[in-house]
Amino acid sequence: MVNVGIIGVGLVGSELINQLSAQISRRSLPFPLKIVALANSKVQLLSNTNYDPIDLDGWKIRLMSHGISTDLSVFTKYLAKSPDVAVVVDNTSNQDVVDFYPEFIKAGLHIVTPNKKAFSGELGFYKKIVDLAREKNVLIYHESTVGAGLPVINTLKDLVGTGDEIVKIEGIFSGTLSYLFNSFSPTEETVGDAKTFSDIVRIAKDNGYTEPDPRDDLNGIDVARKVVILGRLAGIDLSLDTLPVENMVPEPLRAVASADEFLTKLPDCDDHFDQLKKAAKNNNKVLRYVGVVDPVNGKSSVSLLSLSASHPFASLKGSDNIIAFTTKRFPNPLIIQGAGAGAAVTAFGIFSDLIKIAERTSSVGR
Ligand SMILES: NC(=O)C1=CN([C@@H]2O[C@H](COP(=O)(O)OP(=O)(O)OC[C@H]3O[C@@H](n4cnc5c(N)ncnc54)[C@H](OP(=O)(O)O)[C@@H]3O)[C@@H](O)[C@H]2O)C=CC1
Ligand SMILES: N[C@@H](CC=O)C(=O)O
Ligand code: NA
Repeated sequence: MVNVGIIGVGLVGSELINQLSAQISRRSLPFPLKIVALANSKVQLLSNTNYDPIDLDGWKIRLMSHGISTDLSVFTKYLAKSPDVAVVVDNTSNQDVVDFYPEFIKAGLHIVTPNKKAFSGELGFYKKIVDLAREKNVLIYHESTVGAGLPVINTLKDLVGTGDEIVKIEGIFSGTLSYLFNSFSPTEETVGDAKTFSDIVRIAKDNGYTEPDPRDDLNGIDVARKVVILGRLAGIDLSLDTLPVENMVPEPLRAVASADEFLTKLPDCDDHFDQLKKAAKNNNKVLRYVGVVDPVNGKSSVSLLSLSASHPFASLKGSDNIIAFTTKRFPNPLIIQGAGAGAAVTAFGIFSDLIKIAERTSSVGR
């Protein structure tokens, strides 16, 4: 049995609870898991000392009405006393929660997360948690940090772990930016179908692809984080401070206070994006936002490129990601492609990480 404590029950966290709950009620879980703790930024709900599962019918109301103030020390101590394997799932994008990872690890709690900050933030912190986890025999799985549930991290770890040499990893790593440019700058445009850039950003937000503030997608930082994560797993010490990143948030909107104000003012900048699109179109090209991990030449980067319609990255659909691994064993790249954003596929990646932990700890216990 694995006891799960979930921190962050927003878009992705709620979907994870729905997916877990559905599999539990169908009795279809390949390994037994139960949720024994829930938290958002204000309140947390811990089960009893028997670690009985929290009743997932009406969990939102129960969290709000029976929850106590969120305190990650209390949350950690509770899970650490669990007689079974315990996992913390961090479904936030919050740095304070990330700063707590060393405490989770020291308490013997495994970690699963779609939160990119621990793996793309300060290099010293990243190395510290990797070393600490190794020392304490704790598993940290974060498949959904790149390409949502697509098996990107797992594939890269397997390539590196079996001694393959990474020559280059390149791709479209943002569901939001994939959707924006596939829609705004398509390979074939039907007259009358064209939408403004700002309209498309709103649709991406409504579809749950964007970060809580879409500027965190448009400024390239979200893709940069993914490039840093993959680079570090491939053995190069990339850092957000030094990676060249093209920021697409128009200059006048970088400092506006809120995401709502940004979305209200974005239509003023539609002309700017129209110009970029026209320039590409005049050369028979389309716009695509591409991330590159380049361990061989040291030229990793994140930028908006004009690509010909025949380029494999030009013909993606919807919010799909594409990730191409060129390695010594795969000189013709190994390609992973599919939906790379949205609550369902992100929660799928988290859920599958939880199952891996349940599987890998099932015979050894804690
Ligand atoms: N959407 C997608 O397609 C993808 C998302 N991700 C990642 O998934 C994560 C979650 O995204 P999403 O669900 O959209 O985010 P939301 O903003 O919808 O939810 C965030 C949740 O975290 C809680 N939270 C924030 N700070 C704290 C804190 N200090 N302590 C406890 N709880 C806290 C919030 O609580 P409250 O409501 O009280 O503020 C809320 O429940 C992010 O890291 C995102 O980058 C990764 C891949 C794809
Ligand atoms: N906002 C991100 C969500 C996943 O990481 C994206 O659009 O890819
Ligand atoms: Na993934």
